[in-house]
Amino acid sequence: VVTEVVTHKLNHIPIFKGDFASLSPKVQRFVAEKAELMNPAGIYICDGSQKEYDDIVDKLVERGVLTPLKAYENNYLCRTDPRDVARVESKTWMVTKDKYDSVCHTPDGVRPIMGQWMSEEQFGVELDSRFPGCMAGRPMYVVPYSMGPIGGPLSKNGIELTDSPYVVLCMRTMTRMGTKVLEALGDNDFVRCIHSVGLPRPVKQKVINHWPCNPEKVMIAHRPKEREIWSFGSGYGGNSILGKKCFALRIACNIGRDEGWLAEHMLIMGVTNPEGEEKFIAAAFPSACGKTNLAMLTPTVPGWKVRVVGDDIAWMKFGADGRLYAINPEAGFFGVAPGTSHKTNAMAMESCRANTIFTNVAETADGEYFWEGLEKELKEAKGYTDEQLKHLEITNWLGERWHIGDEGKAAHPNSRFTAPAKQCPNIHPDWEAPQGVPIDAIVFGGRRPEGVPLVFESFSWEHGILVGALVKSETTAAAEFTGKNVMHDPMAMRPFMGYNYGKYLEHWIKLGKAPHKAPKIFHVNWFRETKDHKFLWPGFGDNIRVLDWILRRVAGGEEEIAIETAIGYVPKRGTINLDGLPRIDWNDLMSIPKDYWVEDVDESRHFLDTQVGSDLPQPIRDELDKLEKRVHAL
Ligand SMILES: O=C(O)CSc1cccnc1C(=O)O
Ligand SMILES: [Mn+2]
Repeated sequence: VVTEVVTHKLNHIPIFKGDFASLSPKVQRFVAEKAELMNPAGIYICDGSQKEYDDIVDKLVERGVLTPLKAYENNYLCRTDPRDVARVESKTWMVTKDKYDSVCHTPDGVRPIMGQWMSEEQFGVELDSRFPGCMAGRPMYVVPYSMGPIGGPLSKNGIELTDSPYVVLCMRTMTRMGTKVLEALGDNDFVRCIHSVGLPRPVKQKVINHWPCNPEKVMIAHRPKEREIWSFGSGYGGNSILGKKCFALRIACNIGRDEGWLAEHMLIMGVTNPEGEEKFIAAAFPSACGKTNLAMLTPTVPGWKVRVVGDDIAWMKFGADGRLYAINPEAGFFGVAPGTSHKTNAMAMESCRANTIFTNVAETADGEYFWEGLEKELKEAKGYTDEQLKHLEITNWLGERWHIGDEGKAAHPNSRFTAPAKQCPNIHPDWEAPQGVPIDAIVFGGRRPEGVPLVFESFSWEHGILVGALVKSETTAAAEFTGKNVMHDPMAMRPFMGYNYGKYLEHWIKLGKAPHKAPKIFHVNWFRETKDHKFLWPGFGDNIRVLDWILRRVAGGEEEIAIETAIGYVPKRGTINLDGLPRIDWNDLMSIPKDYWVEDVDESRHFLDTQVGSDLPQPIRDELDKLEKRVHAL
């Protein structure tokens, strides 16, 4: 009966590629229902092959969507509509029956910063005003994908329907995509992802850069209970490559709560000491705080080795042995281009030598990618003089002629490379181990120009959860203003929270209880500054010195390398290897100023009271009270 009903719904929509009848009944019904709703020109069932990727690339080059970067093999440049260049948090919604399943009970007048709730009724109205007929004249690509190694015990399957071939290409790089996923899926359930650029044909408006989008009607809605994502109007990044932020964080953290595991905005890295002992770290930093750089770190201290498992998302579950195991659910890197160079992240650069799509970066006359931070590297590679460098012909992200030193940016600040993870020279051999790697330490961090020491260790799992909940980045306001601008980003999940944050903290508390062996939780701050705004710590490859201390604390038996303070255990002077570094002002780097911390704890209490409110679990409130007492006694 299913085949008959389903076939009936498809009778006017041709299959451009693939065998519809070979799809499982659940998949057939999903495809047929959405095709009926969105009325595409035809259905293209992706197989995930290299030939398919190449065919789509060739078509997009022909259409002018992609430009080959002729200095490399199989590297392409894509320029978007300048109105469609980043995640759109204001248009990102969690749709649940009960508002407080999605957001916390914040006091009246306080705008929640962790997620936005939309009622099911409102979602129905918004859906009806967008999706009917939205794919007219475009193919609907059926993208079956696995987050995590196909068939792995921690992996989950999704199917994205999209009218954007650019998204198909990116999903093939960022996930395991194609026929093998359908085979592993069978007739089981999957996360349903529907994406449209929101511009049915015939198009009535000018399309910029061959990048169809509908900025005025962007909506990225999640129905966590139904494991469904509806994205409309944007073709870019986290809005459209739905396996990433929408599935692997917002939907997955709901699945993790229901099934007893964690979906986190964390890197995963393996750190091997000179004695050959390897430990794994999962770390969460707010966006643009150097997660990718840390995950792919090139240590400056001889004998140390770092290998990356993932640079952005970790799915973590306690195993039968009580240890916490993590997989990187993604198969690629969607990294920020500006600021990435062989100096700051050689491994990322090497990952992008081929098979990579660069979005909104600049291009040199020689067909090379270019972005802010590559000036020195380009000059050295070409043997240019400063004068020659200044006259180098560059096309900026807007497609305009541009020269180094000109007004404006070469590359958009959120321009990205989409590169296969397997191309990273220091990818970990176990990066695709289905059961994951054992996590020995969880590290939180933020951009804290004052008052916060280089590293500290929490006293307990609950204290560590408070440390994570209080992750923030501060920007010291320009000289003429007093005070500072504090941006909270609890566990670095603020833009990606999939449900009530208080309930999320409860879930963390519960998972840390015996017989689970909760890893130690640390906080690092690479960004502390002197009074005249110079960094006190070199960072980058020298951060291995801090990881060394962290791993010695994890190994235990060296209690004398730490001293107990009001905020946690901090390194005793001389227990962090500073050999070879220019003079480090240890006191400034490690001090815990009372006045700063009294104010900071006060501000943190205000944040938790207003943003989590009555949903804040008592054990975390207790930790805050204890912290407050300790800093007042400083
Ligand atoms: O603007 C976008 O859609 C990309 S945001 C992003 C991409 C890769 C990794 N992390 C992020 C983020 O904002 O955390
Ligand atoms: Mn991220």
